[in-house]
Amino acid sequence: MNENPLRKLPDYFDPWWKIATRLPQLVEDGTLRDEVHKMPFLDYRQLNGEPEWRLAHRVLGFTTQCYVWTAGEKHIPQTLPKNLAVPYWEVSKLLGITPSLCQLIAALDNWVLVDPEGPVALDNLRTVLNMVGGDDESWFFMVSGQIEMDCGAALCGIVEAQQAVKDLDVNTYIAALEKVEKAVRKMKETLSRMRERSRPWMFYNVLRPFVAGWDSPAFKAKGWKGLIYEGVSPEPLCYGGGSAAQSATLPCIDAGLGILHQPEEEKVCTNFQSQMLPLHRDLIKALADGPSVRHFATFSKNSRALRVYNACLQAVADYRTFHLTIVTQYIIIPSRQKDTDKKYSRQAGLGTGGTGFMMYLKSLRNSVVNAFHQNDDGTEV
Ligand code: HEM
Repeated sequence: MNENPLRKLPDYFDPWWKIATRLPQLVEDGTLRDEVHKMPFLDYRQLNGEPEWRLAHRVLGFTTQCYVWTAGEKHIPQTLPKNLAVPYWEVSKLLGITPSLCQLIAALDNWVLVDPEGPVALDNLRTVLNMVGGDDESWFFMVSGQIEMDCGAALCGIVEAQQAVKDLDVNTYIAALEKVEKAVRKMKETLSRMRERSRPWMFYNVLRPFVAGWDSPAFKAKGWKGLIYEGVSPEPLCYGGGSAAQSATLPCIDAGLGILHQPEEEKVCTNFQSQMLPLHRDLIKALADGPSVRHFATFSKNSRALRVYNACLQAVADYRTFHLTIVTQYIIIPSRQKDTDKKYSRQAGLGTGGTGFMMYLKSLRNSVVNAFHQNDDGTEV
């Protein structure tokens, strides 16, 4: 989570802000596209530094998603008007990410405390900008945010474990990996809270269609290769939608624990990284290039070290297995229900990031299971 996200753009950008903060209402009454067409062409160069670029990306990103999907998949536009497209493109370039919804800017920056005196914790967080509005949307993004916070302890543990490998310090290695295991277990516990306030039907039928990208079947059905960003490129540009797969959390844990995926899945993961902030991409790479925590589990010839390394793998496998359960409850089951909103039916079989997701997610989980070390005599630890 961004500890101190900017809450407001300078007054000059009020025309953007006034639309972005009313998106659910404008979508509901069908006036959003008219409002966007009336919006002045603002000079993005009036934005000053990364906090303002990030907030601008969020404002323009949420507005773009709603602009595209507001009238259902049959009525998507071929072109994003230049008063949205050009600043979105330019700000994205400044940030080093794509001009498309990046769930982690949406989730990591998009929070405010319910009780300003209370803690920065899931029960006291709500979203600032919303696409469709309501508690279901807010809870969905804030659960992602809390998982990011939970993951912080795992990342510290991995860095400490890498240092311990360098120092050949087995006790510190064990203590560090115990932290990693505990943090990943906490991430799973938080993910299980998704069901408290974000309902599968609402997610599938109401929120999910709005986070889809231009690689969605709705674009393919029209024979379009993407969305034309007016004033940027005459050719359509194709970007995936928002997905928590753009989170650096699990890629960092995989990299730190030395978990390798199949080439096909690795390609998809790398693609998701283009929608991460460059600093997050750098962190994944630094952890992958660091001292090998995986190798040390056997090299140290210490059964406790081996056990704790395997316990971390077990926690990651359990997390991914549970995530698959959530995906089944929130996408697979609602996609089979009769009352599913046909306005957006084409997106049923795909992840919002556009992947054929069940095979992909199962393969990622299986790579963790296959990474388990055994004792020297081949027995399970
Ligand atoms: C209703 C809840 C959720 C659903 C339906 C869901 C669905 C999906 C889908 C379909 C994918 C495949 C990639 C794509 O095409 O988008 C995915 C990947 C992923 N999701 Fe979720 N997700 C949910 C919640 C979360 C949350 C709260 C997190 C935590 C930040 C998360 C983390 C991930 C990660 C890291 C991946 C990449 C695959 C991996 O490393 O295992 N998801 N999710």
